[in-house]
Amino acid sequence: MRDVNRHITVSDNIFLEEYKLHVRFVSENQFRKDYQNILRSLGCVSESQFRDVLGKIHAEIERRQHYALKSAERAATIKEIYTPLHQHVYYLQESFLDPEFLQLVKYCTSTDATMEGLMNLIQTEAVPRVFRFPVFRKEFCKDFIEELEHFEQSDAPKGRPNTMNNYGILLNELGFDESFITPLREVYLHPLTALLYSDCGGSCLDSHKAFVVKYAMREDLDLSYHYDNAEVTLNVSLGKDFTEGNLFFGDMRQVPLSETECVEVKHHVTEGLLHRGQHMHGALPISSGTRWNLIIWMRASRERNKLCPMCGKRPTLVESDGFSDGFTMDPDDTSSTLSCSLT
Ligand SMILES: O=C(O)CCC(=O)C(=O)O
Ligand SMILES: [Fe+2]
Repeated sequence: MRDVNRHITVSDNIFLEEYKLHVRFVSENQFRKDYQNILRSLGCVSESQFRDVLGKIHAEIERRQHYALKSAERAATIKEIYTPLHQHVYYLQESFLDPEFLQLVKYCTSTDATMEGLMNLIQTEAVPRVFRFPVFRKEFCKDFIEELEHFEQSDAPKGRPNTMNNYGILLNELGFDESFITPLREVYLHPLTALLYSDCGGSCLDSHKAFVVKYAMREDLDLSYHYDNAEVTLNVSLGKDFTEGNLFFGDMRQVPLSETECVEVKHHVTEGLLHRGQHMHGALPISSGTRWNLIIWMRASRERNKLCPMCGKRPTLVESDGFSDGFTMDPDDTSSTLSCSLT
């Protein structure tokens, strides 16, 4: 894996679960000025409730500061103590993929492929630029979930995908990156995203963060409205059995919520929804069963080097291992940021 770099965004986009609010923290003064009134209107009225919020923010900032080291430690421990149930699911094979998806990829890699041509083959949704297509075969979804459940029940350490999910698994820590997610992104997804999202990094994706999210009756039920730390996101419904729990989409991040009308999009097992990371969305509550989804936040360093999608500013980078947050310090990248040709 090549070295990439991390933009310090430790104080941006912190999610306050009780108030369903994303906040930015620079100092207590700034925070009071920016959020005290909003928090009050959401029920955070006493000074002790406010102190509790500050405590949670500080804990989250600390977690982020130590994240890379802790994650590497967890990955090493998992490798040492965890024995997979289904070894084969860690290595992507074409037989895992739905034939309809393979047809789409085949079309996209043909010399005369165009966005219009692809749009004729792919299902479009009521929401602009959200696409739905089958990704995996049923048998693979079943084996994959069994593997995830086996891991969940093991003593191995578990890192959570992000502040919004209390359940779920980071796939890089479990060993899925090199042999599964990277080839899935490079060989199969990139041809589609290059045609569909060339204006927002889809033709130069070069890293990802992949994880599974889990919703169950006594665990998390839904996911608040948010944008992803990604240029393009693939969200595949893996199963098991559940009712409700559709996705909903609003507008792009820049559009105020008051001007946004959210639209529900169906999500069936084995199917993937492809969307822009900055397209705001959330997941409605399930009403029964267990829902597992594979989420791949795909990143294009050429896009994010110019403007960090989380804080909306030009990033300041520090060195880091692995894919990290998907930025690069390579001067070639900055000099070619203006042109990102189709590959
Ligand atoms: O639960 C879902 O399907 C949505 C997950 C999601 O949007 C995310 O993790 O970024
Ligand atoms: Fe998301």
